Amino acid sequence: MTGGVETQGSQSINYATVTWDQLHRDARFLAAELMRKHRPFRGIVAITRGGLIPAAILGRELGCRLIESVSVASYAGEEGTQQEPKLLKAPEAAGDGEGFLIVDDLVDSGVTARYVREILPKAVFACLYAKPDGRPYTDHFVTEVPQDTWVLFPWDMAPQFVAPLNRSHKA
Ligand SMILES: O=P(O)(O)OC[C@H]1O[C@H](OP(=O)(O)OP(=O)(O)O)[C@H](O)[C@@H]1O
Ligand SMILES: Nc1nc2[nH]cnc2c(=O)[nH]1
Ligand SMILES: [Mg+2]
Repeated sequence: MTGGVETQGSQSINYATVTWDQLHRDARFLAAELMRKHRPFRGIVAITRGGLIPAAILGRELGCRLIESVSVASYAGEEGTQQEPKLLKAPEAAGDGEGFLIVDDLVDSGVTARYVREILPKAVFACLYAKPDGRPYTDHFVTEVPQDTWVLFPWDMAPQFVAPLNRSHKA
């Protein structure tokens, strides 16, 4: 994970950049921990969309072919601040979650994780990255990220031309 700061006007935003390689390594690290600590899972529930690629990697490593999905949309409440999750697709194959692993890319406020855990109370929850507010809602994670940092996933980015230093500075 590589840190960075972007300045927009007077505001600066902290970023943590994750490459495909790093994401793959982190997912394999998570798989090893899950194998050590749990019996084989009956299936995986990916929280779409961010959990889909981590779930595919974990499914391969854990030998798990049954991949269910749950789709949750968070939208602003009437006050404009409160985020209320809305279920767009239920994880029907997972019952109450017994024997299942829920997978997401990260927990931030923890709202999504808490909501999905209520639907699947017996499942284990794992994600790659966790911010402090979300940590209590995940059983496993790989790397902690500061609350004020925005994680940029490989699917959020594209390689692009960057001007050499001697051409990007005006005298
Ligand atoms: O802990 P929280 O504050 O709920 O945030 C974490 C969630 O936010 C992101 O998903 P998002 O809702 O942006 O949708 P996406 O996965 O489809 O991109 C991320 O993939 C997690 O699912
Ligand atoms: N890509 C991305 N999505 C998020 N959703 C909630 N927090 C984050 C974050 O840090 N990065
Ligand atoms: Mg998501």
